[in-house]
Amino acid sequence: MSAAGAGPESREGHREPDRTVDGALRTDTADTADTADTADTARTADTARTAGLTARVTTRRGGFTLDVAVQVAPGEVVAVLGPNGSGKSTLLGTLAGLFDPESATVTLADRVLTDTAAGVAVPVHRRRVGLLSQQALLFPHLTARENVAFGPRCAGQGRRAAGTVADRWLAEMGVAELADRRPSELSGGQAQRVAIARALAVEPDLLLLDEPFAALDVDAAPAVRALLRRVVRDSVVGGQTVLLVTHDVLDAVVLADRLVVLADGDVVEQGPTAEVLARPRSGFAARIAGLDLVTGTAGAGGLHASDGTLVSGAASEPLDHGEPAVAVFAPRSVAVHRERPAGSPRNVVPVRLAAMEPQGEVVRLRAGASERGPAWVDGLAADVTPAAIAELGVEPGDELWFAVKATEVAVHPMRRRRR
Ligand SMILES: Nc1ncnc2c1ncn2[C@@H]1O[C@H](COP(=O)(O)OP(=O)(O)OP(=O)(O)O)[C@@H](O)[C@H]1O
Repeated sequence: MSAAGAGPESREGHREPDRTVDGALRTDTADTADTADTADTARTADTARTAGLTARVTTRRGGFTLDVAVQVAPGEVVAVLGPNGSGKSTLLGTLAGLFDPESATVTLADRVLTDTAAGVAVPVHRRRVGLLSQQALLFPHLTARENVAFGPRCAGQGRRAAGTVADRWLAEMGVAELADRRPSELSGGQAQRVAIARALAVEPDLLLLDEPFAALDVDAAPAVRALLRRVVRDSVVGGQTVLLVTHDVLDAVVLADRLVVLADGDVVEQGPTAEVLARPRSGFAARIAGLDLVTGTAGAGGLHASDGTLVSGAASEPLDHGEPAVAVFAPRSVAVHRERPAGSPRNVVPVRLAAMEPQGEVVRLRAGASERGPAWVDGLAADVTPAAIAELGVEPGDELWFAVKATEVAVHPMRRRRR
């Protein structure tokens, strides 16, 4: 990923990056907070989040042009996916105010942040946009508490009040005991928790997450991931509007209401997460959607699909019965039969073969709904060898059975929509 999170280096089109540490803050003193900041701060969170984000952005970086329109409803989480160099970080950086767009209108809640035609460009620290990047990018000379208190100080809060806010967010992120340490005394995972606390302490109307787990090692990533899931999904900050750049389809499934897929600076696909992954139209979405997904609600023994069918599987984390969830399994773990298989505990559903797609050394059999079974099988994939295809003698339109062992199915919580 690129360094839209405001690295120290000067980059083309960058808006004075040496004065910013993330999308919400800048390194000069809290005295710079002006009356507009104070007025912003005085608004209630409810008022601030009523209208979500509407952005129409054209940004050039070298020979590259990002040209996209994005709308995010209040409280909605949208995952931005796309190949390397497709413009994901450029989009987030433009929304954060780090890059000067060629032409753009960006409206957040009830405020116009950017309107190039009208000459409006609200500065980074006044946008109420939090940007969390791969690297924590904490101020090295400040303690964890001072790092987190910096945003509230910039917004006009006194030292003591800002310190109280910082302590609350550090505790929320499980790092209260590290408040007096400097970044050099923190592990990568600890620093990223402090960075999350710092991004949230300014109570941003929009939270931009640019692959926040990518730089963490395998030991630290799961805990930070779980923490951010809690932040994004379970209303830790309440009704947070989020744009999340990720390469991990499970993050998108678990955290996002909708996906936006970029390629070469354009939006090539967007829609509800489960829909895009079930019926990917872009090559990239098809590749990341290399998993079978069934949406429903968590229940004893697995997932209850929309028609009540139990998809047996194991929960990836504790789930409440009835909470929105998704059952995930790999197409290669799906066995295909002409007759209904008997025996061992497994999930067996009738399908009508919709398509056969060569996928390297296997053939992907794409299911359509059969009159004999549930509609949710539409789009499920089974990867089988050409030899097995020859043995089964299948062709599109055939009535078949897909079977997958319960041990191959993981049930994950699905992003919960707030009302
Ligand atoms: N400072 C810069 N100057 C000129 N071109 C740049 C600069 N930074 C990025 N670009 C170009 O802009 C395009 C989009 O980059 P961007 O970082 O937004 O992509 P991305 O989708 O975030 O990629 P990744 O997944 O690798 O992080 C790329 O073609 C890149 O080469």
